[in-house]
Amino acid sequence: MTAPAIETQGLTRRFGRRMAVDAVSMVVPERAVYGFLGRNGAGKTTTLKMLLGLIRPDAGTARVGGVDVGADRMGAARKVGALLEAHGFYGNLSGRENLDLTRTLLGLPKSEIDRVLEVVEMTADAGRRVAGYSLGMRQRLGLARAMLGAPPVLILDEPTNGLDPDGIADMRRFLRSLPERTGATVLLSSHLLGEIEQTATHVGILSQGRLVLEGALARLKAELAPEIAFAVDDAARGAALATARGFEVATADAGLVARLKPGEDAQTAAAALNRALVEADVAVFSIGARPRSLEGIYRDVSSPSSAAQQPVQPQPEFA
Ligand SMILES: Nc1ncnc2c1ncn2[C@@H]1O[C@H](COP(=O)(O)OP(=O)(O)OP(=O)(O)O)[C@@H](O)[C@H]1O
Repeated sequence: MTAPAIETQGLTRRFGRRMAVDAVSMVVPERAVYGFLGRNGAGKTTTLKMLLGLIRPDAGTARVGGVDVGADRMGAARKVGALLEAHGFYGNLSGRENLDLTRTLLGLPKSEIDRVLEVVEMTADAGRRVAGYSLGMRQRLGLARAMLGAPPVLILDEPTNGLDPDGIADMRRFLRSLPERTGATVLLSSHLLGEIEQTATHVGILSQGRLVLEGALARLKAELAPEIAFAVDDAARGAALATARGFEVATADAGLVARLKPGEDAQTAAAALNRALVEADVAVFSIGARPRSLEGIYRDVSSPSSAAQQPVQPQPEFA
């Protein structure tokens, strides 16, 4: 097995008394598009900055492209291209001239500029002044700059921020195809679940500085066991009965929700639980099976109140 593109262990950073990143151990496999999800303020940017060696962790380690960021900051920086919020382009220079500044700094051949412009499909506009670029074009130019020198890892902070729907769709398509086209691994942060669901192969969810869920998206989805909602007259007693039968149960105003184990047959489970409830004199008004969505899980694990007692465990294994 090859080394992960990015791996952190116990990565931690405080700002004063605020714990911004709390013992994060994440694994981004090679050639993944890893969606780093979390609400505003969850600690995504701080984590990315530590991966890039822009700020130091208080504790823990990070490896990028196999290089320890703390021990060899410059070596790690050579493995990664980044797109952070501020682009810092010169508006009065063309896209090509802006790229040339970075190319010179990195000591790369001129041909690199044509290569990255082609990857982001900006060749035709490269001679125009950046001041006249749309936000989407600036984002693409930012990506092109991140790709100069063909680093094996790309770190992109909210790459669709501020784009219009067409721009967002373009960017998603582009990011999805990147590992295949360039061999790169992509780590992208977002606070939008839909975005990650449509783009990423892997996902890591950060809540209040903690990594509360991680895994291959296809596997996480396959493992999302369905739930059965029962409307009953006595939710507390119904829940106790269901718990005694080994179900993971939540109570709601109108009844209870039993979560099935992966692979368990929903109809058989619903029938068995219904029989048990009725035999115990709990009136059942309705039964409804419903699939669990990634959105539901995201809500469960990323809401501040549930972060401490969320029922879904982190899943460190990858498909
Ligand atoms: N330089 C700083 N000084 C003090 N507090 C900071 C600093 N940078 C970040 N924080 C705090 O650390 C926490 C995590 O911030 P961070 O920017 O990493 O979150 P985020 O998930 O990237 O959110 P957003 O999507 O809003 O950028 C927040 O509470 C933020 O206020």
